[in-house]
Order: sequence, then structure tokens, then C-alpha cells
Amino acid sequence: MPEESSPRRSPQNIPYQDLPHMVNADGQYLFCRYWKPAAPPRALVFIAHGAGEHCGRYDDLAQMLTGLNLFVFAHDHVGHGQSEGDRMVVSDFHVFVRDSLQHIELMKKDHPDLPVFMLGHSMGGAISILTACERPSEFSGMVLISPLIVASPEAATPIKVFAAKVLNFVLPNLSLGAIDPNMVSRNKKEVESYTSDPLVHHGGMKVSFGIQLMNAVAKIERSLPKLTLPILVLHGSPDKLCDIKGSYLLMDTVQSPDKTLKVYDEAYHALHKELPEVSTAVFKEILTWIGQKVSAAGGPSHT
Ligand SMILES: O=C1CC[C@@H](CCC(=O)N2CCC(COc3ccc(F)cc3Cl)CC2)N1
Repeated sequence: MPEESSPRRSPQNIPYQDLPHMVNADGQYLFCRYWKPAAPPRALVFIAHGAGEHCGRYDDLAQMLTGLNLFVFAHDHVGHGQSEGDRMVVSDFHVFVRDSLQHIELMKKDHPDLPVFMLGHSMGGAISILTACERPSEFSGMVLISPLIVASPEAATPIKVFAAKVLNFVLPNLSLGAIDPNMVSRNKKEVESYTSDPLVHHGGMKVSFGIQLMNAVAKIERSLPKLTLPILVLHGSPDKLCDIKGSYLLMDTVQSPDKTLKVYDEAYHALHKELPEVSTAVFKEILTWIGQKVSAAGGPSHT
């Protein structure tokens, strides 16, 4: 028996052979999650999580979507959760988009006739937008929860932006500070679950990562006019992590004839993990919207 090289293990030291995973174009192992409906699926939904978090935080949302007989799938982006890569480090933002396309193509191989939707939150919204721009006719719709479209003056103050650009040359690993958990939600239980989640990266955001986010923001601004797919955007007006101005810009710039923006007054960043009355309304909104699009996309007729 040839000497077996030691199996690749996740950052939590679990062998990837024991985890659902994919290997990206750089040979990095990414942890995957699948929420398969009981009945034959009517559509595929790819979920793109946000900065510092992981796709396990979408379990509730995914379970709910399987209730519509949708096949939901996701992975932890490079440098996040149970995937390989230094925490919250990415060589180029496009790596997130490339890996998402790889996973989506993988799933389409097994379900070539199903419509494909994307759902992205925050940085995951930026990934979804840039993924849709790379494959303009591939997706039947996109749901964006408080997407990163413009850098929020709170999270990326002009000083921080300037510092990031200058410092990226000399101190790329300098921290720009961590995401303030109290800006994520007004729901104290959700803030507690975020701060105590071992799969969430609580360290500061490196300058080099901030630069990649700004690259994404710049590219998104140029790309929005190319979008034509149905879009549902949900945003909290006082969001301090991703400025709602980005969602208004999207609504004013995309070519999509079918575009809807739902604004939640007083709600913070993670609308799907907000006070019950907000998150319940958000789940209902997403279910209704995707349900309508799946029927319109001609998924197997729902007898
Ligand atoms: O449930 C949850 C838990 C986590 C949260 C998602 C967080 C997320 O993805 N964010 C919020 C922070 C935002 C900072 O932006 C920048 C910072 C520096 C910089 F130089 C340029 C930019 Cl643009 C990027 C997007 N949701």
C-alpha cells in the first residue's frame, strides 16, 4: 500500500474526506452544505454568505426554501468557516466569484433543466452580483439581503479607505478593526449567537481584505448596468455595515424590468437574523418572491 499522504483537514481539524466539500481552482478545499427537498426539486438556489461568517448561518433560511421544493446549496468561501485559507484573506475578490461559479456549474451538471437562483447577504450580495454579471443569462433571479454595493461611511470611513490604500503596500496585514456585532442585529440573541459562533472569524479585517472589498465595490458600480435578471433587494434603513444607498443605486441602475426593493425601517444589517417581526417578514417576502419566479421560470408545474 503506497504511503498515504495525510488527509487534508479543515481548520477545525476534520478530514475533508468526512465532510461534503469541493476543491477550487487553486486546490483549496471548500466545505459545502446541501439542503435537498424531499420531493423532486423545482429549482436550484445558491447561497453566498457574508464576510467573516459561514454558510451554516443560513440553515433556517435554506430549510424554509426546501419547503418550496428548492434544492439549496452553499459553501464556506475561501478563508471562512470550515474551508481552507487564512482567515478573511483572499488574493483577489474574483476568487469568491470563480468558486461560486464552479459550485453552480457542478450542481447544474446533475440538474441541467432546473432554473438557478442566487441569494447573497452583504459581501455575499457583492459576490452574487458579480457572479450574475459574469453569466448574464444563467440565472432566473437573485435575492440580495443588505448587499455590499457601496462602502458604508461607517465601516469604511474615508480615512480607513485612504489608510487601506496606502497601508496595503507596507502593512497589508494591519487590522482595520473587527465588525461590530451590535451593528449586525438588534436581536440580542442573534448577536450572542454570532459572537459565540466558533466558525465565525471575530478577528479584525486586514487592510488587504478591505482593499479586495473596495475592488469589488468599484467593479459592481461598473457592472450594475449589465444586470437584466429579476432582482429582490431587502435592506434596513439604518444599516451601518452596508449603506442602503447601494440598494437605491442598484434600483436606479440595473436594466432588470423585474426589480423590487423592500426597505425595513429601524432594522439592522442581518435582516434574516433580526427581531422576529422583521425576520419573519423577510422570510415570507423571499419565499413568496422566489415561489412566483420558479412558477414563472417554468419549473415542473406544481400540480
Ligand atoms: O450575519 C452577518 C454577520 C457578518 C455580516 C456580514 C458582514 C459583511 O459581509 N460586510 C459588513 C462589513 C463590510 C465592510 O466593508 C468594508 C470594510 C473596510 C473597507 F476598507 C472597505 C469595505 Cl467595503 C463588508 C461587508 N452579516
